[in-house]
Amino acid sequence: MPPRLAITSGEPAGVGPELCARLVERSWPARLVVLGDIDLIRERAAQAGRPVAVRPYEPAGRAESGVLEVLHLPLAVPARVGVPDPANACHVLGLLDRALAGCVGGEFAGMVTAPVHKGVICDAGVPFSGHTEYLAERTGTPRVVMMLVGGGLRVALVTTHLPLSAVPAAITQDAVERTLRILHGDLATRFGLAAPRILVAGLNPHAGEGGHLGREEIEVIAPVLERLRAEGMRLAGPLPADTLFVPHTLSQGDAVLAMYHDQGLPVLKHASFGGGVNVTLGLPVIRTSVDHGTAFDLAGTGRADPGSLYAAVDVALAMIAAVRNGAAAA
Ligand SMILES: NC(=O)C1=CN([C@@H]2O[C@H](COP(=O)(O)OP(=O)(O)OC[C@H]3O[C@@H](n4cnc5c(N)ncnc54)[C@H](O)[C@@H]3O)[C@@H](O)[C@H]2O)C=CC1
Ligand SMILES: NCC(=O)COP(=O)(O)O
Repeated sequence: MPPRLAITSGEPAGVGPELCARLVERSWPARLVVLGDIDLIRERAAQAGRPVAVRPYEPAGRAESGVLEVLHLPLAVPARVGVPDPANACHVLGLLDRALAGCVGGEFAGMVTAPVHKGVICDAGVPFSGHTEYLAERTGTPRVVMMLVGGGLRVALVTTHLPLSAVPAAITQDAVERTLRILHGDLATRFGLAAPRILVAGLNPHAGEGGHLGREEIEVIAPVLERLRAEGMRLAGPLPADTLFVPHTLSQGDAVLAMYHDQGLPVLKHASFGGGVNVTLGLPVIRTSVDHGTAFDLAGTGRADPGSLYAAVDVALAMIAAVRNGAAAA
């Protein structure tokens, strides 16, 4: 039975709806169900110069080649291209809630998210720092891990959407250890890597230069690595972040663990923009996402690249297959 995936169309003023419409341009070994306003998706596809046949999702129905299945969740107010409206924040969050409920209930094998605008949701009075944190909270998951995949790299983060000034205090032994356990576990169960090798970055320049440029490596990161190595995990580090990303070092790991957002993601996006994928590890459901934002400057023009959305679907399907293979082997 091909898996059924929920694809949330994201911020209605952005590029998400038209990129979702472009999923019909490829054939997939899966049934893809786009969650969004069916009229908006039809209109945006036409406006972007790629009109598409759309039909309402019927759970008992079957996928039809060249026809987009849309689980219709209406906008709260009409959406203007490139101009976000906080009044539609409840629509955007409703897409996530419906997809998540479908994943938890078994209707969907996983969810793929098109971009949302964090600021507009906050403007609506809902504190929101990202899908990652939102889905963790909605599923009661105390810790999840953001990992980006692309350009031949996998880069996971100990901290995500924090001001830089708050990062050092968030790099605790508990945070590093729990992140590594989730990363190691999900690389094994959801990426089919039985004994993953993880390259762990330091926090400070030159990984602290022996304590002369900061002590987090000595006092926080290294003791955790020692403990987990004793359990059999294959961990290298703490490594200076500037030289960690040279090809020779990268070739010795299956994934990198960076301490904060802008330590790891600029490298990955440079290597993969347009084809990168954001994965949330540690959730009870499979969730992948595009690596780009709402791109208001491109919305409605037809110039937005669907490559990252396609890659997000591919990665979700590979994760589903790895889980099924693991379950079959057990
Ligand atoms: N998965 C998600 O929901 C994500 C959401 N965001 C949110 O998006 C909003 C806007 O963020 P920005 O920093 O402006 O980043 P952005 O990714 O929206 O735009 C940055 C640049 O990349 C271009 N771009 C983005 N997507 C593209 C595509 N598919 N094809 C071709 N070019 C593309 C844009 O035109 C712009 O020049 C913010 O609220 C941010 O938090 C950002 C990243 C991921
Ligand atoms: N930098 C990644 C990003 O902003 C997307 O975060 P999320 O919405 O997937 O949590």
